[in-house]
Amino acid sequence: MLVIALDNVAYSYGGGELLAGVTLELAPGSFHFLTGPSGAGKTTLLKMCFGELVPTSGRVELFGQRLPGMTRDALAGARRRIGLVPQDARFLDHLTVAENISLPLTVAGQDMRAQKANLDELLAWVGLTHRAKATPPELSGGERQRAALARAVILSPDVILADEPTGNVDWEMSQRLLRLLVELNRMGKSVLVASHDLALIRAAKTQTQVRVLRISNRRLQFAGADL
Ligand SMILES: Nc1ncnc2c1ncn2[C@@H]1O[C@H](COP(=O)(O)OP(=O)(O)OP(=O)(O)O)[C@@H](O)[C@H]1O
Repeated sequence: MLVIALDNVAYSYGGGELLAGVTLELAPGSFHFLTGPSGAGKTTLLKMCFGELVPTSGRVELFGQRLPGMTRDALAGARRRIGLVPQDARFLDHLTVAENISLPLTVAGQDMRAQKANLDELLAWVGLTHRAKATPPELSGGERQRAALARAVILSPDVILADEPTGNVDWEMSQRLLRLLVELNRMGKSVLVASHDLALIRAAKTQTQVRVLRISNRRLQFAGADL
């Protein structure tokens, strides 16, 4: 079964059509990059994959369930299986980094002891153990991105949708983030990364099997092997 499927989807914010005839099939364990010029609709497409935006026409299925038509509970359940790393991740500045990352666990009702075990492991994995008690405004750009990734995966989702996860960080940090995404993919998770960083995509290709999609003239197509 596909984890996320878009079939002949179009999207318009009210002006002209932004996306048209978009078909996307994310299989379990797949790794896709989504590229295209600024304003092409990458964020919009990711939001449709998260069920946050409903297409103007066409069909979206999350874990085999058609949207719209899903109950509010079913949509919430599907979203719990999707880890979203937004372009400009927001945090609650009055909470610590650790508290921000574990917030999804608190909301899901997990008790504190179980939370701590999960959290410690995750903080170490993203290299933020020493920043656990800092507040978000004290973090560097790369630390924020890693905190956002940690928060997105704390409920152990089946899919990771990451919107420009390496924007505003240096090459070394972007490589570190890429390694984390590749690791998640090796754990069997489907990964979809929107990025216009072609060097990053090339680096990813040397580490794992990735498919590169490009939005061009409103359409989604596979990018050529030259990329
Ligand atoms: N809520 C909105 N209302 C109206 N127009 C919007 C809205 N959100 C995005 N747009 C417009 O839709 C177009 C696509 O935006 P989107 O953020 O999906 O592109 P993108 O490919 O992710 O761009 P970037 O690479 O710059 O982040 C842009 O022209 C944007 O201004």
